[in-house]
This record gives sequence, C-alpha cells and structure tokens, in this order.
Amino acid sequence: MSRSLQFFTPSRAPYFTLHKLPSTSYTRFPVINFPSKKHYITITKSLSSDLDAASSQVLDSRNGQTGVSGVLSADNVVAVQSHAPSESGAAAGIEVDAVTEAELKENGFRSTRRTKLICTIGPATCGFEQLEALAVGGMNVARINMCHGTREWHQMVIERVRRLNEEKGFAVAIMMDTEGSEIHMGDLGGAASVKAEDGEIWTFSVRAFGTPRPERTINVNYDGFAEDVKVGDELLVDGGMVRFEVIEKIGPDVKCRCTDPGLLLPRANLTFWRDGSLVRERNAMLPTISSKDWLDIDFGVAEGVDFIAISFVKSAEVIKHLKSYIAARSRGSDIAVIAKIESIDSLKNLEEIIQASDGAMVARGDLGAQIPLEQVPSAQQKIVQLCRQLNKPVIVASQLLESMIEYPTPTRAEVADVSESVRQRADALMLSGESAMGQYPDKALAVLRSVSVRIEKWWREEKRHEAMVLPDVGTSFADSISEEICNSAAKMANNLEVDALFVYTKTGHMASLLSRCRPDCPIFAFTTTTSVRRRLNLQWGLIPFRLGFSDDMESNLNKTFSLLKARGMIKSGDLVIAVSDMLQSIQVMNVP
Ligand SMILES: Nc1ncnc2c1ncn2[C@@H]1O[C@H](COP(=O)(O)OP(=O)(O)O)[C@@H](O)[C@H]1O
Ligand SMILES: C=C(OP(=O)(O)O)C(=O)O
Ligand SMILES: [K+]
Ligand SMILES: [Mg+2]
Repeated sequence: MSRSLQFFTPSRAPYFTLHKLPSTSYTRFPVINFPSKKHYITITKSLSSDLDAASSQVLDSRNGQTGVSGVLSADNVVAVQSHAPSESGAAAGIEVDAVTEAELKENGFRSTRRTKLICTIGPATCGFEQLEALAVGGMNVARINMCHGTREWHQMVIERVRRLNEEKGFAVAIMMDTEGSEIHMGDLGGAASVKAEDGEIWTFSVRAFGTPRPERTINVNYDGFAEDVKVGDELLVDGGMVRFEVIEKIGPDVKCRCTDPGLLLPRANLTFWRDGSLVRERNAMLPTISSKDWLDIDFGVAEGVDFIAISFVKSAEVIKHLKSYIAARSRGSDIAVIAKIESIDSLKNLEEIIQASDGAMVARGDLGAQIPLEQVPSAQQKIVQLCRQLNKPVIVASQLLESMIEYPTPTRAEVADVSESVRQRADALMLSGESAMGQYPDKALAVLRSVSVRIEKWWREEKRHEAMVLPDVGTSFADSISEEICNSAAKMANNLEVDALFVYTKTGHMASLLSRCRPDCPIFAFTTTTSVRRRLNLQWGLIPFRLGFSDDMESNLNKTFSLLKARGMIKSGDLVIAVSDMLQSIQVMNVP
C-alpha cells in the first residue's frame, strides 16, 4: 500500500528506492553519498501513518557532502535534517566461528570460500578430535545418515558437534538424513564389505539369516522383494557397482548369478531392471517417510538438528506434511527440510518439491541408479539452477571424491566434477563415504576446499558482473521489496567493488536473497539467534555472525564496526554495503 521515495545520489552512484517507511516519528533512513560519505536523514515528525500521500519526492543530495537538509514537500512530513552517525558503545559481543575469523584475518575478504562443505560423519570421523579436524578443515555442516548406526551413536555425534561448537567457537550445523523406503541390503553381519565374484550364485532374501551369516546370502529389507522380481530381471547394487541376474525364485529366496563382480557394501541400495527400464512395482507405493523414519524425525526434532534431509521424495505433499509436523512439535526452533532429489518421481515433480522445501540435494548416488548415468549431469545442472531461481539452497552430493575413500589424492576427473559443481554455483558440496568411512577424510575435505576457492576466484575473474536474471520469488509486496533491495545491493556491490555486504537479518531471509545473487564479495550475515546462524551456514557466500542488534541501524552498524575492528576482521576504509530486514534501505559506506 505504500509508495516510494526516491533519492538520487551523485552522478556515478546508482539511485535506490525506499519503498516503505515505518510510521513512527524519528524514522531514520540513509542516503548514499558516493563514494564514501554517508548521511542519515531523519524525518523528525511524521504526521500520517505512512508516506502514501507524499508521492515520489526526489531529494538531490549532490550539493552537500556534510549536510543535506531540506523539506520534503509532502503534507505529512515536516522536517528533514541530516547528521553524521554517532559512535555508540559496543557492549555486547559478536560470535563467528574460529576458522572464518582466522581466514578473514589471513586472506582478507576476497579469498574467503563461498561454497559450503558438508561431511557425512561415520566411523572414520565420529571422534571428538576427528570432528574438530573436520571443523578446522572447513566443514560447515555435519551430516548423519540414519541408514547406518544406532540412534545412540547418532546422539553421541550430535553431542560432540555441539560441544565442539560451544567449546571451540564453531557453528557447525547438523543435518539428519532419513533412511527412506528404498530397497537395500542388510548390514552384512558387521563385515565392512564382501566381494561378489563373476558367475557366483547369491541368495537375496527377506528371511533373517542366523549368525554367522551363511556364505553368499544377502538380507533384503523389502517384504515384497521376491514377489516383485521376475526371473531374468537384472539386479543392480548401488546403481551398477555390482550386477546380478535373477535365475530362480524359491519362496522368499531369490537366487541370482553375479554378472558384474564387485564389492558389496553394508546396506547398499538395490534396484531391479527389466528390459532396460527400472522396475517400479509395489515398492513405488512405499511411503516416502517410513515408520522408522518418523521415529528418526522425532529423534531429530528432540535433538534440535538444523536440517532434516528426506530421502526419495516423490511429491511436494510429503514435504508440506513434514513441515507442518515439525512446526507443531518444535515451536520456535524451525528445522529446515531438505528434499533429496534421487528418484524418477522427484524429477517429475521437481519444481513443486523444491518450492515446498527449504532446500534440495542432488543425491547423485541413487539418482544414478534410477536414471541412466549419462542423464545425471544435466539433471544436476537443472536442479541447481532451479534452486537458485526459487531461492532454495542446493547441495551436490555423492561420489565427488569417491577414489579418496582409498587413496590420498583425487583423480583428475573427480577434480573436474567438483569444479563443475562449484562453477554451477551450488550452495554446498557433500562428502559421503570419503568422510564417513574413508581413509583420508581430512584430505578429501582439503581438496573440496582448495578446488572451491580456486574455481570461485577463476569464475569471478572470468565472469565479472555476470548478468543476474533472477525471477521474482516474493509472494507478498513486502517480500518483493526485500528482493529488489537485495538484487540492487548485490549489483551495486559488484559495480562498486565493495569489500563486503552486511545484512542484518532476524529470520535469515534477507541473507538468502543476497546469497542468491552470488555477488563477488562475501556476505556478512548478522543474526540474533544461534539456530539461524547455523542454518545460514549452508548457503553460498554467507559468513554468519551472531550479534544482538536493535531496530536502530545506525547503532547496529557502529557496534558491528567496532566489534569487527577490535578483532581485526575489518579495517578503516573498507567499503561495505549494508541492508537489513528491519529497515528497507541500502547503505554504502567506508568503515570509519
Ligand atoms: N553412521 C554410520 N555408521 C557406520 N557406517 C557409516 C555410517 N554412516 C556412513 N557410513 C558408511 O559410509 C558409507 C557412505 O555413507 P553414505 O553415502 O551416507 O551412505 P550410503 O552409501 O548408504 O548411501 C556407507 O555406505 C557406510 O558404509
Ligand atoms: C546422498 C544420497 O543418499 P544416501 O547417501 O542416503 O543414499 C545419494 O543417494 O546420493
Ligand atoms: K539416507
Ligand atoms: Mg540416496
């Protein structure tokens, strides 16, 4: 319902628009005075509830570097005066993770990593020191996969990550990944892997085998398995790492001959194919969220995890259902729901699913078992693009550095794959087996880190001022305003080559809108709660800080400047653009 006031700044500076002013008197809003000076104009008295009647008034600040004053010729605004920002006592502290702080001090803003990194925690990395090494190495999110391990084990990991955050000043978020209703093998009676050789006959069955497990038998978790498969079907383990042909069915037992030998891993995924297509019989009717998943979700909610990733999502409905379930159970704390795109159905309903979710994961492991492998790269690109358009964080997952499970250096092809995901500007990259049970988790993480930093830098140099054609995502007028402000601020940041964007955000929404623009400079996101701060850790380019702040932007900025300066994270003269979700404005200023 409100009109806008436009302020033009001197020639080279872009103009910006203030759409809406709060009704209170003493409202302050800033005017950019390019290149470095900043003014606040205070409306000392506002007689009506908004500036609707003021229509668009233009205030030319060209003539004053130190004192713009004038009267807006609107009936409802009586006086305008400008003044320099005052120093305010910066009492409360600021929280940022130790690694970011060190990195900023060492390398400056420009070379901080923008791509976020997720590590799946498993037996190789569940110790406190191992978790700490990952955090030091740049892990932003720790993922626990409910397919594996006991609830007690996961609880222990969560507790350790929390302790790490508290004791060592990290902000590692926790993502719980559900098992989902996929068909998979049992856990091989504790063995890390079993070799299946060419021509061997193996028995797959829902029957529980005794211990020790009889030779060449595999337990299957899906009751309908023997009914659904037919003699002649091809059985693929982990999308083709090992292949079998079904040769005979005897009650619950399915006898198969190994046609492509390889290592069977505990709980490996199983799909069966007939005449070259994936068979989706009754297993396609299995609920996305199984009863075990619901118990795991209750556990995740009780533990207050930051993200819940849902496996084998088929439709938007299940995401909506889960979100309302979580909302009803965890009042206040809101857990983000990540849709894993790893099935044919999820590709069919992609846009609705992403729209309903708080983010998505390109789960290439299972996706590559459901669609031909050569279609996975284009699916990835499409999902990454769509997520950015819809302003949802996106994770690229699985086999990024698979060979590093066993070897200390990646293959050239793996480095190229990681580079491509970084170049697509995915929000986050994920390690699975490399960190969960590999021999070189820290090295794998270091590869992700160095490749990300290198490719990001290259891309900035190559594609400076990339055109940003981002569709509107806002559903309300207020949202549209935020979006316009963020798009403009990000563009200004690139054009003016500022050192950092500052965003003061209570919910994190404004920070995500800035992140979506993938600006050249890092985004310092100040937020009041630790949970929002952790959640922002998944998003491209955001450096989340926890900071108590008020509705008074002037004092927020002064407080931030003095706190960050005291810690050597910024210095006088750094050029910064600030936006906030309390006051709809864009400010450009040099750090005093
Ligand atoms: N909590 C855990 N306990 C034991 N092993 C685990 C755990 N999490 C992961 N792993 C191991 O790491 C491998 C890779 O992890 P991930 O990709 O998350 O699972 P999956 O391969 O089943 O999809 C798993 O196959 C499993 O061997
Ligand atoms: C990430 C994936 O899911 P999970 O590891 O749970 O199978 C995947 O399939 O790529
Ligand atoms: K899973
Ligand atoms: Mg999967």
